[in-house]
Amino acid sequence: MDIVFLRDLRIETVIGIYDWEREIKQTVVLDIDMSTDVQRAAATEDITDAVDYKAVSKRLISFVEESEFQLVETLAERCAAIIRQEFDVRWVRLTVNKIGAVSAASDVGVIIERGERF
Ligand SMILES: Nc1nc2c(c(=O)[nH]1)N=C([C@H](O)[C@@H](O)CO)CN2
Repeated sequence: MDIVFLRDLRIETVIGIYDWEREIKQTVVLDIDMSTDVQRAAATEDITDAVDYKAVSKRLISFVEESEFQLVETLAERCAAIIRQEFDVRWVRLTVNKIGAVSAASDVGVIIERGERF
C-alpha cells in the first residue's frame, strides 16, 4: 500500500459547542493519509491516474469553510466520507486538530481511520 498525504492544511471555520464559538471562525488543521497504489501514475505520469492532493485540498477547504459543525468528530467523519466517495480512496486516516481550543494544550482533536487498509 502506498500513501498520498496532506499535512498542515489550515482552514477557518465555525466550530464548537459553546455560544461564543458560534459567533467566530476558528482554525482547524487537517493531516490526511490516503491509501493508493502509485505505480500506475508513476508509469503514465497522468494526474488522472493519481489521487490528486491539490483537488482533495480544494474540495476540503471549500467544504470546511462553509460548514458549521459543533464537534470535531462530525467534521472529521464528513471529510473522510468525501475523500473516500469522491476521490476513489479505499482507506483514509484523518487528523482534525483544533489548535488553541484548550489553552494549556498545543493540540487537541481527533484521529479517525476509515475503510479497508489493503
Ligand atoms: N471530543 C470533543 N471534545 C470537545 C469538543 C469536541 O469537538 N470534541 N469541543 C469542545 C469545545 O467546542 C471546545 O473546543 C471549546 O474550547 C470541548 N470538548
